[in-house]
Amino acid sequence: MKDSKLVIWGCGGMGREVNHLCELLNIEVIGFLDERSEMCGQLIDEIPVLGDLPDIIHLRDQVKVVCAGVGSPQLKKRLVQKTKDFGFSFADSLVHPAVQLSRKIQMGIGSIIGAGTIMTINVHIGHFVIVNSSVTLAHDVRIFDYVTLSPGVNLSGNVTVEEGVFIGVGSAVREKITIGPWSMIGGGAFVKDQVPGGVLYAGVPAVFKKNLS
Ligand SMILES: CC(=O)SCCNC(=O)CCNC(=O)[C@H](O)C(C)(C)COP(=O)(O)OP(=O)(O)OC[C@H]1O[C@@H](n2cnc3c(N)ncnc32)[C@H](O)[C@@H]1OP(=O)(O)O
Repeated sequence: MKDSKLVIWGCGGMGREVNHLCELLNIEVIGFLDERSEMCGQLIDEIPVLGDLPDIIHLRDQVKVVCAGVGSPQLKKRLVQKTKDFGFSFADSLVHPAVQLSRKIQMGIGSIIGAGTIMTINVHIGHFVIVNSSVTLAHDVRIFDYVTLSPGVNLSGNVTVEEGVFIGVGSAVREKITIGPWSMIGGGAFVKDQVPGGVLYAGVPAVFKKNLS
């Protein structure tokens, strides 16, 4: 299925940005997927909303699916499972041409790397990760599956971001910090302490705000 056409889960801001990235990369997108039946048939940025996976089952062997067209880590994970269950293939990771990558980067499938992002040495990116625009990932950063990093996030050396974490716009994390699975960091935070799983931390310095369940 080399040179497959793509369909993108989600036709909101993130999905539309992924479509724009595909245009830059000269990859053909034939439609958006959206579970809301009222969206089916609409044109968004001149691309049709094709509906849900059962609506395009006849295209299963002709298209690959981008699941990171939605920003919510929880929703991404659910859509990945659904895409697998329906027997579709996943799109490769998409990297904006204006990204600086060292040779020592490992990246899983289905991730999106936005414009102006800089990744230095020995950075690991998992599957279905979103690294939005103008993010910096310093040496030895590890990002697990389904993570979403919003625009302008800065991660210092040896930071680990575990599965399903969301980090809000413009946040910074100091070196050697681990952010536990499915936690959320509010926009504009400075994270100086270890963050456990399943919590919201926010502010400067970032402090515990609430449990997420
Ligand atoms: C291209 C794009 O557009 S990408 C999109 C990028 N978007 C973002 O980065 C959005 C970031 N979002 C935020 O920061 C939001 O505030 C969220 C998601 C963290 C809010 O989450 P919610 O679950 O609604 O939190 P809620 O509103 O209940 O706030 C809980 C507490 O945290 C505080 N809080 C929430 N966000 C922040 C923040 N960013 N900084 C400081 N404090 C915050 C609230 O004031 C509240 O404090 P209190 O209990 O003392 O009153």
